[in-house]
Amino acid sequence: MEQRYATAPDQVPGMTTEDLRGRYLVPELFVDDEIRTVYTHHDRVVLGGISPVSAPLTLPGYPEIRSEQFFEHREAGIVNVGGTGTITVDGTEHRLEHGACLYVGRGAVDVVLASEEPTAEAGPARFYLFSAPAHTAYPTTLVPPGQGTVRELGDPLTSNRRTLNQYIHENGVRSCQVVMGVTTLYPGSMWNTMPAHTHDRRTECYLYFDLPAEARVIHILGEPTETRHLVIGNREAVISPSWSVHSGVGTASYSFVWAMAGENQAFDDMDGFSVSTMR
Ligand SMILES: O=C(O)C(=O)C[C@H](O)C(=O)CO
Ligand SMILES: [Zn+2]
Repeated sequence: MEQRYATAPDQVPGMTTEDLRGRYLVPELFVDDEIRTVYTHHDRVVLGGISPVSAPLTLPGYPEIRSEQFFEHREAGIVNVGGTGTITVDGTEHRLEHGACLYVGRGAVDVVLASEEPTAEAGPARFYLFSAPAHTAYPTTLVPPGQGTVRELGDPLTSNRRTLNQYIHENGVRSCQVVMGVTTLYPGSMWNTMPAHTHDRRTECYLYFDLPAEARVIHILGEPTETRHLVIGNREAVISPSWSVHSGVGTASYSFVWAMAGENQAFDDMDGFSVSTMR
């Protein structure tokens, strides 16, 4: 499990492109027949990419989280950003199509992830995991793609028309900390999360997916008055500390998994600011 230590906003102005990418970008999460994990000390979130191809993969415990089973004192949301697959939690199989989300509660012991026969179009399953410490056990629950609480946002005239699906949240599938969903841009709309915001109470991570291979998202980070950018490819994740803007514009339309953990779960508890004040 890769370790990423927490950073403060005053470190950002002195960082090179390489420093910024090393701290906040999570590339190469999905490698055939591997489980890759990254532990960010921002709100103690673990990000994972689980890519079963030739055989199912069992999520192990890790010394870095001091537990024999991954879910001993943690919970997670898992979104499938690849072809259809299954996640079997303590003997119960859940089938996840592209874009579906499974909440796995604290106390799950045996978690096995597998791909169905991959199609040429969708390829094998690619499971993206976002996990945070959990104080109690909520039931493991599947949300099919496009379900949950749906919000239509933005306008084609400002190139930010998008559908936001809240999967794990206060008024939906319950959790201790994790708030998670998927946002999909309409064709021709490229901007996500604009007007932008921060939320000092929570760390948020985005995983961009369904982005054409040659396309990129220019993702804005840093404090609103001292921003920098990362150029992000398909199925790459970005860590946004609580003080950081998280917004981006694509060179093509795309979807992204957004997920948060921290002090509260109030989705609308955001600190907004006018774009004209950004630097
Ligand atoms: O399209 C959006 O706007 C989002 O998806 C915003 C994220 O959900 C977010 O940043 C929540 O805090
Ligand atoms: Zn946010």
